[in-house]
Amino acid sequence: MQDLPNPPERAALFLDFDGTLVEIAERPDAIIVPPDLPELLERLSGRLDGALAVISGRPLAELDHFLPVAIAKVGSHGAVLRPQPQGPLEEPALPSPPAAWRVRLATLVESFPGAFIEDKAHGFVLHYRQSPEAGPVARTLLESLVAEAPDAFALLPARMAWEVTPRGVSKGTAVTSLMARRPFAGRLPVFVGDDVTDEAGMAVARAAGGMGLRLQDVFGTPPVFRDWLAEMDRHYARGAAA
Ligand SMILES: O=P(O)(O)OC[C@H]1O[C@H](O[C@H]2O[C@H](CO)[C@@H](O)[C@H](O)[C@H]2O)[C@H](O)[C@@H](O)[C@@H]1O
Repeated sequence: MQDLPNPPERAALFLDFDGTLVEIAERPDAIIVPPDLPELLERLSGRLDGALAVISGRPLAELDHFLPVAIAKVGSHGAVLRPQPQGPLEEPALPSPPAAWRVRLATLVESFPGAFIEDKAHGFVLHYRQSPEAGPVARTLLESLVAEAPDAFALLPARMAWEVTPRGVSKGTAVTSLMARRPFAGRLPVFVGDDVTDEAGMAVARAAGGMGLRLQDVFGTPPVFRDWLAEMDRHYARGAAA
């Protein structure tokens, strides 16, 4: 692991959720959110004048459920943005995969107890954490389906999951969109994530002169990362008091 970076001054923080802020669990609904995490994020957001956003593959409603605090949030890998905590949703026009694709996947899933489909507004996820043998079979099917409309959809590898998403949005496009406006503009973007789907966000942050930090390389585990955020909160508080 690398040394932990110093909390940057005038940062804009972009934080992945699953596997970064919270530990991975057996099922999406089984995660444990530390009781003090939502308030820590809200406090830190305040210290950064609002320049903190959680950017997740999860639907925005789930982020609101797990993190019921007034911070900027982006859901569904950049397909739904709420840049201001109390502001309107921004949803770029995106296609949804043909219904027949999901039917084909549902038929496959019947042969793999423990595997299940998670539906999203513009796609779906095949989770195989509890049925690892479903992974390669589902990949073959989903690759063939996405190949029918390669300009419209992509197949994303996630942690023990395959996700069909519309092309044109990503965590990278979300960072670009937020960095173009207040309160993010003019700050140093810092993106922290653990997954392949986070790499687009990290790349945009690095290209803008900021940091793209892979959790496993820099912090090791979500608890260490959360401690770093808490230290950043104390650091900014000391600065405000000085
Ligand atoms: O972008 P993220 O915030 O990292 O979200 C990525 C996906 O996370 C969820 O699935 C993953 O986490 C689950 C809970 O730990 C785990 O059971 C699953 O195996 C992981 O793939 C979520 O269900 C997806 O919708 C997100 O896209």
